[in-house]
Amino acid sequence: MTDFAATKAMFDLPPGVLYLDGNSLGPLPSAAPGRIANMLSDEWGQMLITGWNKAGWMAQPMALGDRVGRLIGAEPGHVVLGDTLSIKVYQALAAALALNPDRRVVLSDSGNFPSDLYMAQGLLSSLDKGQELRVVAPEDVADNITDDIAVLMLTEVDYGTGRWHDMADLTRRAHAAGVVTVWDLAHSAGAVPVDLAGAGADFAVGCTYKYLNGGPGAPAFIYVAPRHAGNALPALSGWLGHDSPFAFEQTYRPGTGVARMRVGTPPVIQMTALETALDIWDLADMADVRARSVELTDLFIRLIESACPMMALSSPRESDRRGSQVSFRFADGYAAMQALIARGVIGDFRAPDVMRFGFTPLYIDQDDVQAAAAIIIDVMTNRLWDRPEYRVRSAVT
Ligand SMILES: Cc1ncc(COP(=O)(O)O)c(C=O)c1O
Ligand SMILES: Nc1c(O)cccc1C(=O)C[C@H](N)C(=O)O
Repeated sequence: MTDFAATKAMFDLPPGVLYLDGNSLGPLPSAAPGRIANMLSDEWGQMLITGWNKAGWMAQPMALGDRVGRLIGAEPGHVVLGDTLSIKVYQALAAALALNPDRRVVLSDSGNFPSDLYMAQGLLSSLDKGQELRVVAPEDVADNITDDIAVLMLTEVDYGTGRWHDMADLTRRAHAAGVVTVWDLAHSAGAVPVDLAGAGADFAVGCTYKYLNGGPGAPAFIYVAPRHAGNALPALSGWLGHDSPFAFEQTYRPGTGVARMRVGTPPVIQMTALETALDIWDLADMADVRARSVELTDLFIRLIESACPMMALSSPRESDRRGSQVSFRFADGYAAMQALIARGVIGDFRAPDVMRFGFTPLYIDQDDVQAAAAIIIDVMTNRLWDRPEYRVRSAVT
């Protein structure tokens, strides 16, 4: 049984803050500053370039990949870290398309994160083979898996609404129609149980700065199913994905398995931060995390809906169709969120009118949900958000 009081004590959260935005950026593991300071002085400072071997920096992307892999049901040795999620989306989609060269359509949904759609648009236009990105409503995906589709590219849990696709069912349908799948797990990894191997997923990607708590700019990850590992092409064929980077050959030869998806130098300081977060994840059982997440999100919905009729639930009400976030629509949602942040309840706002709250059992408990809901109810029922300073938009929301 996961000891959530113990995991909560392993994070540094500012006093007075109720943090409901770990679905966008996880908080600081208490061990991170010390571990990073040691890494800087003992490894970078003392070992200098020999740290790549002596401190194991070069092996970290695969080693940490396995630790992330445990949380997403990946086979050991089939996840590697590196780059940003947008880059990994590009690589996974390019590799998936190359496995289905006679088809022309990439199917996605309108709930996908824009960067995934942008990367697909950029990739398809550079390939210049008349390929098309077809975007349908999330609930219409299953009916649009037809035999002209090359790749089904979906974000498993919708960043805006928290709507949760059925990966096993859609993957089964995709394979029956000869379609290769790419799953973005940005809002799934550490949020919901994921079973990539069990679902038979082809490719998956995700980030480590949200529920996994690796810190701002933490590296992304990519999974390639074992059956594709020997023939998937990385598209971005950087030297660290080469079979023998230090042979400095003139011609690219892909490395073994998912290691070929590496591109360039890994972010070592950032991976050190991520290690401290994964130490906490090692104490957690994903089934316990899910059970607690459902309790927290159900409680939050009940409390808000009982007192705030002006806020319209835009997440699925049924917990088995929802990830670990709850979203409400409210026309003045931006100002309302600024007023909440000023009172220590940190969620976020997504245009045009979504107030989004993330629930992260490693450090959020029922008391936090009760306390946050009381503040939200006060702000909303007394219109405390209706002040000019709360309408001033920041660049990052
Ligand atoms: C589903 C999804 N895909 C892609 C991205 C883009 O990730 P990055 O900025 O790390 O490239 C994000 C978040 O920013 C996301 O939530
Ligand atoms: N990656 C982010 C960033 O660099 C700045 C601000 C926010 C983010 C995010 O991750 C946004 C996030 N993908 C979302 O679901 O909205």
